[in-house]
Amino acid sequence: MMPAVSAPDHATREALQYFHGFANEFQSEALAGALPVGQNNPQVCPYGLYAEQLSGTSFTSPRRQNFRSWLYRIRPSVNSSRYKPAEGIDPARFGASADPSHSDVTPNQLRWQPFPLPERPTDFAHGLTTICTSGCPAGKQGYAIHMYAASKSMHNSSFCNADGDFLIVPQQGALRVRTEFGMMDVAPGEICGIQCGMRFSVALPAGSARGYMLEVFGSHFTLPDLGPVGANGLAAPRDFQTPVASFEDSAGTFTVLHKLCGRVFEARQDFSPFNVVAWHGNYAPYKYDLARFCPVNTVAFDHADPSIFTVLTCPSHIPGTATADFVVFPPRWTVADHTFRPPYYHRNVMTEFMGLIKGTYEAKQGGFVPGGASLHVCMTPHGPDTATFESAIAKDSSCPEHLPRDALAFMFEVNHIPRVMKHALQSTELEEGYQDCWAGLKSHFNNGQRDAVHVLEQANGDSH
Ligand SMILES: O=C(O)Cc1cc(O)ccc1O
Ligand SMILES: [Fe+2]
Repeated sequence: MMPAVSAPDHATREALQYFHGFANEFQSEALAGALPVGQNNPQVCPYGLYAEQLSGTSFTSPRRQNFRSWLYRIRPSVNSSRYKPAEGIDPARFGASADPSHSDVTPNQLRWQPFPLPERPTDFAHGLTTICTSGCPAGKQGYAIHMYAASKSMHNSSFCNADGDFLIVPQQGALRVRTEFGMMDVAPGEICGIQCGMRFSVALPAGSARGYMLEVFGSHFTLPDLGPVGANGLAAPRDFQTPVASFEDSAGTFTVLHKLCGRVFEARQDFSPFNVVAWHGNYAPYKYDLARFCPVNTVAFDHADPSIFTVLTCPSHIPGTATADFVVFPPRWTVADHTFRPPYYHRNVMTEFMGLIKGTYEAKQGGFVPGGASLHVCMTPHGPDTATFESAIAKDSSCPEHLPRDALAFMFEVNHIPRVMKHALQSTELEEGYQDCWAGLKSHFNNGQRDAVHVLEQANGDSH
């Protein structure tokens, strides 16, 4: 059945085409011959198009980290009214502005139940809510973690983030994402990267949508190095998909929303921002199906660190420390011998925001539900709830077990300590009794028995 949509132009359901590959040099023409040959800015471009460069790194970045694309468009992006603060977007809810009065720090374990879909018709851009943030977009360091909940398609409007890259993780309802580079269909179970400066618009083929969004300031997501794992495994570059050029030559009033230093501005223009007839370059949006992720894990004993499940990483200046990692917990076999198989208890230097796309998560038997979220900041203790612990120590650890195939959890693992938005701390979705999930973790310490083993070891001359 054709879903009801409000923007037929970018919400029709024809199968879209994509390039395959991560951060490749691509070139795409919606009209044959629209790309200049052998140069970027001829005196007059084919079809009378305007040439516009979009850079994602400084001009002089080393070649391997240098990202830019050339866009050939019907009218250049300069033609708009002057920007003013966007209407209907509350800086206390979205934007992660530097204003500390909107947020606070807390060492408490936090968990939210799913945020409801909006009661009033709300599009993606107006349905964004920031949960926590750290660092500073002006200083191009740090990140923000947002959620979105939308009930109508964006119509004649676009959003652009001058602060950094967005990684969108749909949880409910597919998105049709129109960008200056072309269109992508992104369903729950897939992710979508839209980098700094790229204008995009989101239509909702299912009529509503909800999900998570990680924003990194001043830096880009890349594939993690694989070290001794070898040349293959985890996310394969060829499974990333980038849209092909498609344009609309429409007149009318278009709103261009623009986020700068955490504040959202808007301007009007009398032509579609999605007027790019051809483009080439290595700075382009992408999507990826998380079902393609090929995990590696222990095959003997012990629980490996979750870094083995890194899909994309945004490196910081500190070697080996990411500003943010996107980590997925895919369906898989657990096979470790004489091992406590769920996540170990831990206090980590990195901060962990977790979300659930579907199903259940291995460390929690209840309370952590699809569309919900948890936040354990730097050094805040956490781990399996009491029920998970009790059942894990009683299991036969010589039997392989398959974690539920219809489950998908993920983590935004971040370095800077976040401030949590006050609205999120005060929301009814915040679970008051979250800590109770660890109530009843009683002492299993058996002093007498341990002493007996120790004495035996000593008698046998065992010195450890
Ligand atoms: O806290 C969590 O559930 C995430 C997590 C998973 C895991 O397998 C090991 C460590 C860790 O932080
Ligand atoms: Fe953790």
